[in-house]
Amino acid sequence: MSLLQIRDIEARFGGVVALGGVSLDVPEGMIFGLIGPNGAGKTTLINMVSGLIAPTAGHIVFDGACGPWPIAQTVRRGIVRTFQQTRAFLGLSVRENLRIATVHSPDPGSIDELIEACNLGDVLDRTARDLPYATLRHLGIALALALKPRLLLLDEPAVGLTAGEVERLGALVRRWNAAGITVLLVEHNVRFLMDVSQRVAVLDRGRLLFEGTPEQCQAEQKVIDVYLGRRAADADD
Ligand SMILES: Nc1ncnc2c1ncn2[C@@H]1O[C@H](COP(=O)(O)OP(=O)(O)OP(=O)(O)O)[C@@H](O)[C@H]1O
Repeated sequence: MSLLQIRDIEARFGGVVALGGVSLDVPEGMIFGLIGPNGAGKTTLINMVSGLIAPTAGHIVFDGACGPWPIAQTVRRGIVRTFQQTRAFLGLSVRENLRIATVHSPDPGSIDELIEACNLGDVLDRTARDLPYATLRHLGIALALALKPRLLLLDEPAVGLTAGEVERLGALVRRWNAAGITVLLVEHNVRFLMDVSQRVAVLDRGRLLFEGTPEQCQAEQKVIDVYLGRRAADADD
């Protein structure tokens, strides 16, 4: 059985149907990529899996238990997310941020592990607001890892990073995954996503358009038509 099973979830905001009955399975131990054009419903899906908003229909099964649950319960079950804007105490140092995060951790002795997992050893005494952008993003992910996720939801972690920083992020994502964390990754950086993911799902206008391996996805004409072709054209401009 998959670690995460999303069944027929629907999200309506007034007249807007952000998700119109989406089902997906994320097997344990996988890095699973989710792509699609702007407004396809990717963030809404992450918001639902993480308990930030409730689906208007459908359900979420995690580790055999049937949700959805409110956010605190979701975290307790092992589903933790990051945000597009890093959420950290900007006036505090990296060390203080990690200390606060680990107070809420099921394993409070884990600061050294987080420093190592997110390459934060050289910046421990720096104030979060003074960190280079990429390092601040690493801190945001370290704060999520402090909650000991079984499933980590990454919402556009590569936005604003240079090519070298994206490469280093890829190595970190693989390292967390090798340590046993299942990852659901939403990302517009297609090269990065295809490189780290073992399976990819494509959403378009609130519906599942395609699911398969990165190779199958990149060869699929309907995915090229609605998304990959446009991304490539934008990159050429
Ligand atoms: N709180 C809300 N109220 C009204 N409409 C919303 C709300 N949240 C999302 N939507 C709408 O739902 C649709 C899906 O939005 P969502 O942010 O999930 O897309 P996305 O695939 O994450 O897009 P992007 O790649 O631009 O981040 C959009 O039409 C959006 O305007």
